[in-house]
Amino acid sequence: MAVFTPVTLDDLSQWIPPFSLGKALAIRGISSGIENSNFFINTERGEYVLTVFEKLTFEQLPFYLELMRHLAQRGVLVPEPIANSQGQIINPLHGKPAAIVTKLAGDCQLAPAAVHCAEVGAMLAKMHLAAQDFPIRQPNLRGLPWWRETAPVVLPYLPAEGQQLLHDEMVFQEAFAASDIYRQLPNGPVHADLFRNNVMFDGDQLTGFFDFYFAGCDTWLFDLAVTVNDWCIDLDSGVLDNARVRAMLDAYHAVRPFSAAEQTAWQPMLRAGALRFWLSRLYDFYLPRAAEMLTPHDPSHFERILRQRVAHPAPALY
Ligand SMILES: Nc1ncnc2c1ncn2[C@@H]1O[C@H](COP(=O)(O)OP(=O)(O)O)[C@@H](O)[C@H]1O
Ligand SMILES: N[C@@H](CCOP(=O)(O)O)C(=O)O
Repeated sequence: MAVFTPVTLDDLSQWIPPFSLGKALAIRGISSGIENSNFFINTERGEYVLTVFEKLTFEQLPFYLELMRHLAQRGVLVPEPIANSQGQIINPLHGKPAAIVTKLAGDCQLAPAAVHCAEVGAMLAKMHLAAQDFPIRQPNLRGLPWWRETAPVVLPYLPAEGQQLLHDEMVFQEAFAASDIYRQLPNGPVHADLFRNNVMFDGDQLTGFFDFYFAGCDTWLFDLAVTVNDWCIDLDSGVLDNARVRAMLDAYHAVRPFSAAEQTAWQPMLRAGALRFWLSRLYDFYLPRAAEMLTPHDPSHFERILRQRVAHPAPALY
């Protein structure tokens, strides 16, 4: 898995001239993608990543790709889309939207230590600040309105104790979202899926965030909660590792200090971050889309994380 739309060196050679990247020298499919067809390409100017988008449309893509361009231009480490001679970054290839972005060096860090969590926390804060003046607005499409739609759809598939947890958490999150504290939380464009497999490291040095295709406008704290729930846990139990949590929070706070409202909202937000991925994993598990090409992620992982966050307070923000 998975190159869904094959692109040959000949195809690329004919398509690439308007990008001023010189001649195409080589193209290699990337097997680990699950949504799009991704390729490493070599040109006379260096190595890049070509993505042919399999589901996202020409209308939907500008939010994500323009956000990446906006962030890259402000020094946030993300792949930078390459424009053609007309300034366009989204162009048709084999009838589908496609884009070339810069290649991030290194690999994913799937067993992070505190030092990696600190790098992620600092870059996340930098990203939130840099995205503040991004002019395109799109809500987080996996936010509360989507939870409201999805919870009743997956509920019948759950055993009684799972149904109880999902019901109770939806009630809790509705009240949280309607609270004064929630209204005071700073918000803007967020990544919303900053898991270990969406960040590159060269040794201990972060080289970039990628896979922005769940990005949208939401609270900055939600983004941090999603990130902590993946980077700072023991993967088997979902239990937080306080050293990694502290490293990520302190590094974030040093760049963009937390507010008092965020401190109050932190525990409920960690639950919200767990609920969001429990729901999407339940949906993908019990209602796989026709011709779905991937093995669904295990929903019980996020049920465990949610139970952990309900039962045990996490370290305070600051
Ligand atoms: N800009 C980039 N720089 C370096 N590697 C990348 C870049 N974009 C994608 N990749 C590689 O391609 C793989 C698949 O990308 P991903 O965005 O996760 O695909 P999909 O959206 O299809 O799931 C990543 O795990 C990573 O190894
Ligand atoms: N991070 C999500 C799934 C989103 O897929 P991605 O591989 O594109 O990040 C999860 O773990 O449920």
